[in-house]
Amino acid sequence: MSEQNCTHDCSSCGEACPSRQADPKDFLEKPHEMSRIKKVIGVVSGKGGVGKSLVTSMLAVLLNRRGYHTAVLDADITGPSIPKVFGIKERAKAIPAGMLPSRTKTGVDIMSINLLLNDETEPVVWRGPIIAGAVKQFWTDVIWEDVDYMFVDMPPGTGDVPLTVFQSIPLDGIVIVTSPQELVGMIVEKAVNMAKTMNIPIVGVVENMSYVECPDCGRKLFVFGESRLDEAAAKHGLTVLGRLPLNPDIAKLCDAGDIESFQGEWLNGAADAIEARQ
Ligand SMILES: Nc1ncnc2c1ncn2[C@@H]1O[C@H](COP(=O)(O)OP(=O)(O)OP(=O)(O)O)[C@@H](O)[C@H]1O
Repeated sequence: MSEQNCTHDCSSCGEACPSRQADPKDFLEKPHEMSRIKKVIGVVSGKGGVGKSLVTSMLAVLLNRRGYHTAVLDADITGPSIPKVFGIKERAKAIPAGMLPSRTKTGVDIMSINLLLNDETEPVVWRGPIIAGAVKQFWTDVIWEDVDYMFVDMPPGTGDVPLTVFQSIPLDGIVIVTSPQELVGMIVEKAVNMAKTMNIPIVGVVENMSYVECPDCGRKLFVFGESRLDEAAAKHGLTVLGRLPLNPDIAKLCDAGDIESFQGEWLNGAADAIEARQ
């Protein structure tokens, strides 16, 4: 087809013309040949520190409690907190065929840059392409055995690194994590646009640090003001999957590396929605 007659619908045309748009799926990497992974859910946030790793960990724990073999691929290379909240200290192992994830007390498989560094306090000061390369290797070089649900703790934001991760790993859905201090409308919109570009369905949104519950009377205090999440979710037709309180017991469990012991029903709706996806 000559450029003059171009319909700009590359899906029905095989020409390698200059205006041809790359299909985002063209960049997908193949997992290790010994890996078996059924579903991959990405957990994203607009910025760091909103509790993305916490939500990722809790979802992996909840689905694991429901009898599924779950895994966490920690793609947050510059702020890797997954091994810490699960209390994993020992290094990841390598065999001739590839790398093996570490297994937590209750059987969740984990791979994180912190399991490869000699000193976990060593900062990772790599540039974007190296970071994205490391994440790709967690997908291509790690042997993920019989995983029902893999949760990918994505690098925060919607910049170059998360975009590359989006393009390399075939995500079946994403969960967006927000907090009431953020410009929620903008964050949700950015994540929605990124997911649309990549053609990945959004499972829904989780709000972290939504409220504080008074330990005496149980009243919910909205310390950051009333949430604007419902409005933003409705605008984009998204489901609000759950709200997590700012809770000192949760913080203690994270610090003690014992997130697998958490009790609370806050994310059951999110786990239901993930389990219900075909
Ligand atoms: N709802 C909560 N209640 C109590 N503490 C919380 C809550 N959410 C997060 N925290 C605390 O904040 C810490 C940081 O959260 P987390 O690592 O999940 O954020 P993040 O968005 O993944 O950050 P980063 O992008 O920097 O990795 C947790 O280890 C935990 O101690």
